[in-house]
Amino acid sequence: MEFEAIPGVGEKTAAALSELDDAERALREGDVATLTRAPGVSEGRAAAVARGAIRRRHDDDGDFLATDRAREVYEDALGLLRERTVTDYAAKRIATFYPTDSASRIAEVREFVERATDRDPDPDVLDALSGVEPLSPPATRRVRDRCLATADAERFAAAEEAFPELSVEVVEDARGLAELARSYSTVVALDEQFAGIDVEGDVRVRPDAMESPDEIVPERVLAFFAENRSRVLAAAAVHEAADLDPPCDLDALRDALDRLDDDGTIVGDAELDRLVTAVDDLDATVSTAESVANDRLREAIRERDVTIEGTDFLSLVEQGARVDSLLDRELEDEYDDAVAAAREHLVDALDLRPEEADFAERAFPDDPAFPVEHEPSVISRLRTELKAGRDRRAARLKRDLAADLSALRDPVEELVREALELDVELAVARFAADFECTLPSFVDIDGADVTGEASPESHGFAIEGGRSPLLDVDFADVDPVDYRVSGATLLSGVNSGGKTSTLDLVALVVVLAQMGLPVPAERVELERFSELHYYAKTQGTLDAGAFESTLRDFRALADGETNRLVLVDELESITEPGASAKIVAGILEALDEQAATAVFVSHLAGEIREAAGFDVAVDGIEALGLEDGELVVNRSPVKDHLARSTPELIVEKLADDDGSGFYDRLLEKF
Ligand SMILES: Nc1ncnc2c1ncn2[C@@H]1O[C@H](COP(=O)(O)OP(=O)(O)OP(=O)(O)O)[C@@H](O)[C@H]1O
Repeated sequence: MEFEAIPGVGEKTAAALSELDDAERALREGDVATLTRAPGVSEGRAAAVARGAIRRRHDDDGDFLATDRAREVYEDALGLLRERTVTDYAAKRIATFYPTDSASRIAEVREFVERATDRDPDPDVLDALSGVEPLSPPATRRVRDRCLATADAERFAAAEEAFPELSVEVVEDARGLAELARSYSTVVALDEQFAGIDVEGDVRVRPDAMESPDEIVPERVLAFFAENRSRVLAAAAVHEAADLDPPCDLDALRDALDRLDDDGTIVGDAELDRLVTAVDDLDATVSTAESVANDRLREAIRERDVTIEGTDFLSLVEQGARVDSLLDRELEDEYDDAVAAAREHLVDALDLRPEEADFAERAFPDDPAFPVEHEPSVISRLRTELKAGRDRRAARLKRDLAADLSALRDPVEELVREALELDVELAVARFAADFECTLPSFVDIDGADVTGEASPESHGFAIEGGRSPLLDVDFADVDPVDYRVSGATLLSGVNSGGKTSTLDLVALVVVLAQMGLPVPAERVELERFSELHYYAKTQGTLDAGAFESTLRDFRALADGETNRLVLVDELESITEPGASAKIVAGILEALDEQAATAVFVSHLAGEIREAAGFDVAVDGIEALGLEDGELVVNRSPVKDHLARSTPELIVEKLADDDGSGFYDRLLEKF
């Protein structure tokens, strides 16, 4: 794949991506975690690259979010989803959803959403998910008892790359191999030419070594599973809790993992444990066996009266004669018992098998001596025997387990990936459930319908029962808002009536809809907008320079691009009211001419309407009245209605309460 063809991917990132084994799959599936493994690619960058790949696939220019405020709303939408993920992976993966005008991309995500919203966010599943993380490759550990050997320079380089755990040696001939076999327990010859060569030692000829790395270095797959054990087990638990069909037999997987220690060694094999313990305890046990024998013998000697013949006594005194002969004659049975006890201790304590028990026999010889001492050469041979048995068994078990785990390697990747994907799906499912969302219906401007549903609207948006999760009140206390706009419109309304909140709701609904996601409303129909331009309210009057640059921004809005959604909050605050009304009227005219959908919140709706050269629609968020000094508001803008301002409402209330006529006079001025 040509990585540089992905929007936003330069030479450096392309080189980093090409170091990944499965970059293409990761790009296709939006697998941000895998992309993050590319050298020097941060999480944010990985998400951007994944988005770039999606854009390329859908031929999407990626210009949908046209202003800072529009981008903020998108970030807020991501935040709502991210709060509902359990794993870091899903939190990152969420950023691959982005708003677009590409019908195929929207349709793709909507398919995902259909699947996601069928999922049940069971607390047990969420709990199990907390232990799932992307699988990580373990650090390379050197294996020193094995080496690879080849006579071919090219194969040498390939082997060094394929087997970083092993030394690769150059050999010319059988003699070279034999030399290596003296330094390494196992030599794996890579060249066919060595087949049939007779060399002493464990020399294997494996021209196929590169294709079966787990057979040559079983430590690799063992280390991989040891390192990732808890993630794999958590992913298995997720499959069970969520009732997903796993890609492998989970009991067999758990059995295999039970045979593996966290450091990649084999556990749970009684014979191996016996051999390991026997090697470790050999010296201590031999010394205890000697004590057992000597204690017995000492006891026996102490209890006996020994009669020594004169000649013996003489020879004892004169020549330092051996006591052995005395022992032999006087205490033969006791000596035999003591030595038997020593041998028995050795066999019992080390749990020696019959074939090894023979060493015990020889370790404590029958020739009487006091104190009883072991035969070092026999114990040394026993040690060699036990160690060899231990290593043979460990190697065989390693190979067997590595073979079992090697077959589970791909299924386990899938197991973990599916668990992580489930987290993304559950986040969307929970978002949809928490905010009572529905999937919106798209109506293309030419009447073609993205969703396949017929609709009466042909332009703009229509929201019914929209409730923004981003308001500063509890979601349960958010009043549903109905709002429908087609063309360029002014939105008037009392202070704090909810004008800004309405723009936010429209922006959020449109951003989510064009991400392909469900929206927090009972029903939404909308045109597939080409771009979202959302301008937040500026704080106070702008100085001349800032005012000029704002006007330049709006210049771009009149460049002829159709299908835009333009949301502008109180643009009049940028300069003095009289001038503002004229400027807004002019911008609205331009937008009207290019069939944009626009909502301009303004307190100067009346003035703007007068200044505009076309019949600009004015909607109003109406105060139903004042109650205990508090405004009672209908949050849904009323169509074609210039809402009364807050001052007007207050004057009206005063006029009602006061019969002097003063307030009536003021009221007439409105
Ligand atoms: N749909 C709603 N449900 C519940 N409360 C709402 C809703 N919309 C707005 N509010 C409340 O009203 C407050 C004021 O809303 P908002 O700032 O949108 O009003 P505004 O008309 O833009 O005010 P101003 O004219 O002062 O700019 C919000 O902070 C929120 O607490």
